[in-house]
Amino acid sequence: MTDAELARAVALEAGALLARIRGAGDCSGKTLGDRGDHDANLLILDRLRAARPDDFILSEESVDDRARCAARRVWIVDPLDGTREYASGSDEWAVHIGLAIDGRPAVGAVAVPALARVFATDDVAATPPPLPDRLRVVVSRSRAPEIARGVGEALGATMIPMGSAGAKAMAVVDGRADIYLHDGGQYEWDNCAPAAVAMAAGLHASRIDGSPLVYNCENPLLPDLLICRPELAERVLAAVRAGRG
Ligand SMILES: Nc1ncnc2c1ncn2[C@@H]1O[C@H](COP(=O)(O)O)[C@@H](OP(=O)(O)O)[C@H]1O
Ligand SMILES: [Mg+2]
Repeated sequence: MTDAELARAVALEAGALLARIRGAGDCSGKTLGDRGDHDANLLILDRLRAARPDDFILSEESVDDRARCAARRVWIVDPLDGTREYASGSDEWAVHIGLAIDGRPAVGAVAVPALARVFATDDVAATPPPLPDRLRVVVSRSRAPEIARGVGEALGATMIPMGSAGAKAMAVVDGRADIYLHDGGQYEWDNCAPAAVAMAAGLHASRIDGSPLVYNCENPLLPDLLICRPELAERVLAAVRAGRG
């Protein structure tokens, strides 16, 4: 099994588990979110450790083993991205299974159960639909950054609020949006797999100052990112610079 096939299989299985847990209806709210985070994490760790015993894993839901910093290959996983939305009954959540190699988002899969789809680095088409007349920017539903509003205004774009970094990034991958911009806080697990898939699909993915996304850092804080159609990247980055003064 290749790394991408493994990422897809694990994302699919964890997404199905999370859907079953919620469907069972025996808990709700924070208890449901905590249970989903916990159980999906156990499943993912089990599958990755069995298939790749020599690799390190950085997970939102596990204690961070800093020995990973010296490793070339680190799986970076978010068992349930969009926990808030999952717990409230919304479909805006995803499972992220990323693999950073030498700090780059090399391989990954993002399961979006609402679309009954897993997007993986080995099967995303790099043939985007034509750009619409009015651009669409997806932003966090609960923490839309000020800079995204400014960029949206500068480009005359429509803003689309949505939960989950993976769900938003995959909206750009499959042409339902053109730009995903975030600022103000995220961690490597929130964007490693989404960035890997977006880049495999030929999209631009970077920090909002245009610098590369670097993973497996000692501090996993990675607070901002831009994923967009490549032909828009320069305009968006210029609008960010202008917005930041
Ligand atoms: N300002 C911030 N600080 C820390 N984490 C943030 C953040 N803004 C977004 N995130 C995280 O990024 C993910 C996507 O957020 P959003 O849905 O708002 O776009 C969520 O992950 P989790 O659901 O895994 O916690 C959320 O916690
Ligand atoms: Mg997350």
